[in-house]
Amino acid sequence: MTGDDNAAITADGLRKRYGAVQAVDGVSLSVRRGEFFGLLGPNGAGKTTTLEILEGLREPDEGTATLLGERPWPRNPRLLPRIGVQLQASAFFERLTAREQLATFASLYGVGLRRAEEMLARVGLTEFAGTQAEKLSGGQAQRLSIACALVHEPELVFLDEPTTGLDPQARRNLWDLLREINADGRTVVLTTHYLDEAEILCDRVAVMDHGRLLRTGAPAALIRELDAPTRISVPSGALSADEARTRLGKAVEVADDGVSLVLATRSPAPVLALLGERGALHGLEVRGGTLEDVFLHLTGRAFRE
Ligand SMILES: Nc1ncnc2c1ncn2[C@@H]1O[C@H](COP(=O)(O)OP(=O)(O)OP(=O)(O)O)[C@@H](O)[C@H]1O
Repeated sequence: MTGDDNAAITADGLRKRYGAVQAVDGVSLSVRRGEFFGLLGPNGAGKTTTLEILEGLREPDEGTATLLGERPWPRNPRLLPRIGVQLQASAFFERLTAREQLATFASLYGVGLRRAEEMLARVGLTEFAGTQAEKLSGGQAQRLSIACALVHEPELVFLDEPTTGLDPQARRNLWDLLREINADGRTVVLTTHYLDEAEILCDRVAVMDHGRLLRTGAPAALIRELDAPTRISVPSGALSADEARTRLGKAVEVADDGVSLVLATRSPAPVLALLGERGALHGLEVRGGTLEDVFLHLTGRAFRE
C-alpha cells in the first residue's frame, strides 16, 4: 500500500506533454473515499489526460498518482476490479444489444448475468434491452456506458463528460443516477464542462485551465470566497432604471433589458428597502454568485462551453 489510506485518489505533480502542448502541467490533488469530485474546465484544459493518468491508461511524464492505495501505472491488475471507467458511447461492441453489451462486460469481470440484468434495470434500460447499442438515444447510450462501468460494483468510478450532448431532461435523469451511485458509497470522479452540473452534483471541484488546477474546493466555498455581487431582479416597469440609479448611487449596478430590471450590488439592503417602498417586490428574484463567476474571476475570461 502507498499513500493515504483514506484517500481514494492522490496525485502529486502530474505532468504530460504532447509535442508542443503541455496538456497537464503540475496537477496535485486528493479525493476522499466516498466523495463526489468534479474536474472542471473548458475544452482542451487537460481534464481527459489527467483522468487517463489517474485511471492508469497513460503514463505521466512526471509525478505520481495513487488510487485506493495502489499505483495505477504500470497498468495494475489489482486495481481493475476496484475501479470503473465509463467508456465513450462509441466504444461499444458492434451490433450487440444493450443486454449483450452489459453481459459481455459482466463476463469480462467474472460477474454473474443476474447482476448485468439488475444494472440494466438500475439505469432504466430494461425496456431497451433488445435494442442495438448504436440505435439507442444519446441519453440511453450514456446510461448504458455507465452501467458497463458499474457492473462489477467498483469502489471508484470515473466518468468523462457523461452528460455532454444530452437534452436537459436526459441530463437531469442522469444526475439522479449519478447521485444514487455516490449514495451507495462509491467515490465518483467526473469531468464536465457544465458548471451548473458541477455545482449541483459535486462535493468538491477542481477548476482546471491550461493544464493546471486553478482552485479546488466545495462549490459553495469557492463561490462564497469570491464575494460576487448579489443580483436582484424585478420585472421591468416596477421601478425605472434612472430612478434606481439616482436613489441607489454607485454601489449598485443597474441594467434594464425591457423584461427585467437587474440591480447588482454587494449591499442588498438599500435595494430591497427601495423595492419594498415602491411595492415592487412582486416577481423578485435574488441570485448570488455561481461557479461561472468563479471561473471568470480565476481566468479573467468567460467560460467557453
Ligand atoms: N493524444 C494526444 N496527442 C496530442 N495532443 C493531445 C492528445 N490528447 C490531448 N491532446 C491535447 O492536449 C490538450 C489537453 O487535452 P485533453 O483532452 O486532456 O483536455 P480536456 O480538458 O479533456 O478537453 P475536452 O473537454 O475537449 O475533452 C489539448 O490541447 C489537446 O489538443
